[in-house]
Amino acid sequence: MSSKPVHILSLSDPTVLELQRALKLAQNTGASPDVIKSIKMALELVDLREKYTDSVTSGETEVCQKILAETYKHDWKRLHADGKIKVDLSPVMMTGKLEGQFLKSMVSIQKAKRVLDIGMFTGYSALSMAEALPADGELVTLDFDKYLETFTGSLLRESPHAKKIQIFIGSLSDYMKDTVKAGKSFDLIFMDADRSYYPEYLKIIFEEGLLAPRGTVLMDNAFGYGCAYMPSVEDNPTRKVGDLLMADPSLHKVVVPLRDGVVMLRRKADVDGQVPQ
Ligand SMILES: C[S@@+](CC[C@H](N)C(=O)[O-])C[C@H]1O[C@@H](n2cnc3c(N)ncnc32)[C@H](O)[C@@H]1O
Repeated sequence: MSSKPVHILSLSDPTVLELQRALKLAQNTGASPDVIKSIKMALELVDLREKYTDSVTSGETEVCQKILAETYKHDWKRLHADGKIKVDLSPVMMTGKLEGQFLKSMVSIQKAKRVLDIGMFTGYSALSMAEALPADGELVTLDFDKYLETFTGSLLRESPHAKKIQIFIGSLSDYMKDTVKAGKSFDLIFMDADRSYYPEYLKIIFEEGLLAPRGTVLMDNAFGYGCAYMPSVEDNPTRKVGDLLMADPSLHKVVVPLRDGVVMLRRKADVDGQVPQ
């Protein structure tokens, strides 16, 4: 057995889950061997695409690998049952290698000097982005769980990039409002926390100026594991955020179908090109 944790999100993609259900149905109802073979092939193609994506994508640093491994080893269920952590945290919440490398590229393309990471958990996204910052760059990572301050803090301190990282534990909206009041802003903001607060955060980011001029926002879980587009799912925070974005003509938006989807947001004026005179 491999000692590397499996960190593949498409295992919880509703399309994959439906294919797995179709396979069981086909096997239990005596479907033709060709039908069963075809469903198995569809599932294998998903697996092969994952493996191909992983093998071409650049590798993560040793400290990022350690964060992944330690997070999988930790007994989060017990900590939650004992009331030591506020929400039911799980290792699948980590961005992981593919998304981590994407975030790292985005920090570099943006030439960001100040980055905000909303939703720290065990620091995988925070460190991936900090690794691309210049030596005088700064990344602030936010969470509300006091337990994570010590656990994540000690993991992050193993990286030579730790000097660029500041951990803030407390109310996220208070932190954001206070930062705006202090006249500070961020070049890149990654949102990966409770989506029900995103409308409030987006207001502070775009209307109150937490995002620097020409800055970029990346928002994780655009698909909400299918909640964004499945007709059978009732109203939910993911869809509310999608509706809010669709109705806003001041923003340029792209849904990048990477893992559970990442929305890239920029001010529309920043992406509008000019016509030669
Ligand atoms: C999906 S995880 C973040 C994963 C992280 N970006 C990574 O790459 O590992 C979401 C985090 O947001 C935090 N969180 C959830 N709701 C929150 C809230 N209302 N205020 C602050 N933090 C919250 C949780 O404690 C959790 O650590």
